[in-house]
Amino acid sequence: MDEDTITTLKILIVGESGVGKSSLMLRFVDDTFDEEMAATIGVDFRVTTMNVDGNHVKLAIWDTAGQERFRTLTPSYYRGGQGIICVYDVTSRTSFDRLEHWLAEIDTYCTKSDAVKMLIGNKIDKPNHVVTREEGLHFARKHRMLFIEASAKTRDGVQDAFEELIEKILQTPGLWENNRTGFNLRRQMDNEQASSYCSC
Ligand SMILES: Nc1nc2c(ncn2[C@@H]2O[C@H](COP(=O)(O)OP(=O)(O)OP(=O)(O)O)[C@@H](O)[C@H]2O)c(=O)[nH]1
Repeated sequence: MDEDTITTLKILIVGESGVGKSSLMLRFVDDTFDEEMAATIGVDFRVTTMNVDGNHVKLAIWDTAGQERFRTLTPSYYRGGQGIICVYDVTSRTSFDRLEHWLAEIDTYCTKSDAVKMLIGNKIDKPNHVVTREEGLHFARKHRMLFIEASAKTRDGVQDAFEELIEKILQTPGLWENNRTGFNLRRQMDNEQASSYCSC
């Protein structure tokens, strides 16, 4: 780890298929957007760094598949995760209704009880919102989550979402201070990749 990198954080993105999880990650990491993004199979993974108050924080962002049939190794996605981003699509009531399911999965598999959770209502650039901002906010408050509306397409809210999440994690020292030497990302990925791809 670089000398001025204070920690490596594992961030997970979960939510229904098609809500824009991969798009949010790619907008944040590469500042790109693809109108025809392919569905994620298993898990996709990016590493980036962020500057927080003059300190470098390395982020390992795990973008998980929304489709059940592509979620082969659910427990290992969550292992050691310090931040969890739960995404719904503001134009899809179903994606909002399924949030309870995602929270139940987080509760079951997350190994850090004080992991910071953030709710993102994505695709606010689209017309015909069926989930209001107030509903999103209410859900987030009820479940002690940070909340932001965003658009991976227009960039709205994306940087702010990641910054707020990372700041909150860093304000919870028990979550990351034992992690100063970082976990062995390469070894963990090699283990996951050995069996995370669908052979059908
Ligand atoms: N208009 C608009 N479209 C978006 C936005 N974010 C994602 N999309 C589109 O929505 C579709 C699905 O996006 P993905 O990022 O693949 O969704 P996902 O949640 O990763 O889907 P899975 O990999 O199946 O879990 C793609 O066609 C994207 O271009 C957004 O903010 N606005």
